[in-house]
Amino acid sequence: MNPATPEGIELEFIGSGLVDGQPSASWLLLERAIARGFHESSADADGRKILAELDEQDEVQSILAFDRTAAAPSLHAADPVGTYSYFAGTLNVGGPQLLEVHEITSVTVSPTHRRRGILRSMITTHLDRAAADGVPVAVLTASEATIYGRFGFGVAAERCRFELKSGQGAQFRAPASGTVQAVAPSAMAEQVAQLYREHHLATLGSVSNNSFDLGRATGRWESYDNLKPAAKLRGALHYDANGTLDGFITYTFEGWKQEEPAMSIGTLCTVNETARCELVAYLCDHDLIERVTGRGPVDDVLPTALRNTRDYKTTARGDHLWVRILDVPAALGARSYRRDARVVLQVDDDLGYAAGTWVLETTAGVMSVQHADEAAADARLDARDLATLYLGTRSATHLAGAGLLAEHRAGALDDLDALFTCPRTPYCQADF
Ligand SMILES: CC(=O)SCCNC(=O)CCNC(=O)[C@H](O)C(C)(C)COP(=O)(O)OP(=O)(O)OC[C@H]1O[C@@H](n2cnc3c(N)ncnc32)[C@H](O)[C@@H]1OP(=O)(O)O
Repeated sequence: MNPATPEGIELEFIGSGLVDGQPSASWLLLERAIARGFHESSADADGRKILAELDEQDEVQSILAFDRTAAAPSLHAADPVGTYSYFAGTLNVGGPQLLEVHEITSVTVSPTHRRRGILRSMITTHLDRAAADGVPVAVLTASEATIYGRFGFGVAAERCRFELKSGQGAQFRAPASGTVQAVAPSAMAEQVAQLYREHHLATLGSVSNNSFDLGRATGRWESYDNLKPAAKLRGALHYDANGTLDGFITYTFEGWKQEEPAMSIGTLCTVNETARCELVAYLCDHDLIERVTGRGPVDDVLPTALRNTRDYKTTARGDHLWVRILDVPAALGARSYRRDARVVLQVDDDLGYAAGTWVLETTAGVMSVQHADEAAADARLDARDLATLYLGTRSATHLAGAGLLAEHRAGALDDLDALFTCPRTPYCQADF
């Protein structure tokens, strides 16, 4: 399953960012290689300390790939030619419990060493270990949509960028029911942490936030490539009609040079849709502001909630969360189902983890999954498409229409749709 590491390449595992409170020598090599891999410059000494401490808090594990044949003056005589990191988190799969996952990040291979199988070697090494350790699912966000499907990852949540016309203030149909408080981001750390947790518990497709996100939402730093305080960031909290905290927003004024003065949403994290609409309405109600921009789910309630639905415009839409099922019974058994059905599903998986014929049987919304290679399959699909079916991102009928799911028993598509379709599409607001 795990191919040999390319000749001359050695994989080294590092498990800690700090030694005696300072970034370790291996971690400094990792940071430099990641920065180079994404065409950025390395952080300064203060920034490196912050990043190493954050990695330590999140217990980030990393793989460094070294080319043992490289010699000076090649920078790869010392620096790795590949990097790959992951840490433990949770995914909301719409079940009673959050599912333990590995979040994969910071994957880079040097341009001098690309397309020699170094990524393949790092990712299969990690996935083999994760599967052996009983981790049911791995997740990532991808720089390009063509890389990870071959490793069995499928799109499980998309995300939109939107723009809202706000010239005459908020034009929402429902009257406001809660209240908004303006709060300096630096003063809302406790509320941000609470709302991240509650949003995660309430939102299908949500992945737990890493430590970096808390600092970004509270203005401690602006971004990975600017670790200075975000001086222009503003914040607000939302309380429902009973005075219960149910959302926060951070935002920045884009400046007077814009033709239409705009507010740009940094983070919008709420426990319900009312808070989402009312925090956006709060930004629209700022005098002199013509536009509000932000990110949201593909089935955002905002255009539905507006008096003029055309005031909302999607400016971009694309894949965001990619899921890799490593353990079919554990992954499928973790979510709840709205209907009961029995379907025998054949899954093809080049890497083997999800491969086989599985009997899916749901009783009172709880699914049991049995491996039964002798059973006749009702339908057949690839592991990457199972990941897209898993949280209802696409229906079985939709996947079949795209030629990605074969129905072998009449009615199997209807059964799969009844099982997997969800009332809302999954949404992941976290970046990692
Ligand atoms: C989760 C994240 O961190 S996403 C960020 C990913 N990193 C980046 O985008 C930074 C810039 N790019 C890179 O560093 C590298 O090009 C990587 C990491 C994307 C690929 O690393 P490589 O070592 O070249 O990949 P490797 O040689 O193992 O290729 C494995 C397979 O993926 C394919 N592949 C690799 N990169 C790409 C790509 N950008 N687009 C399409 N296919 C790709 C290869 O063709 C190969 O396919 P095959 O095995 O079916 O023949």
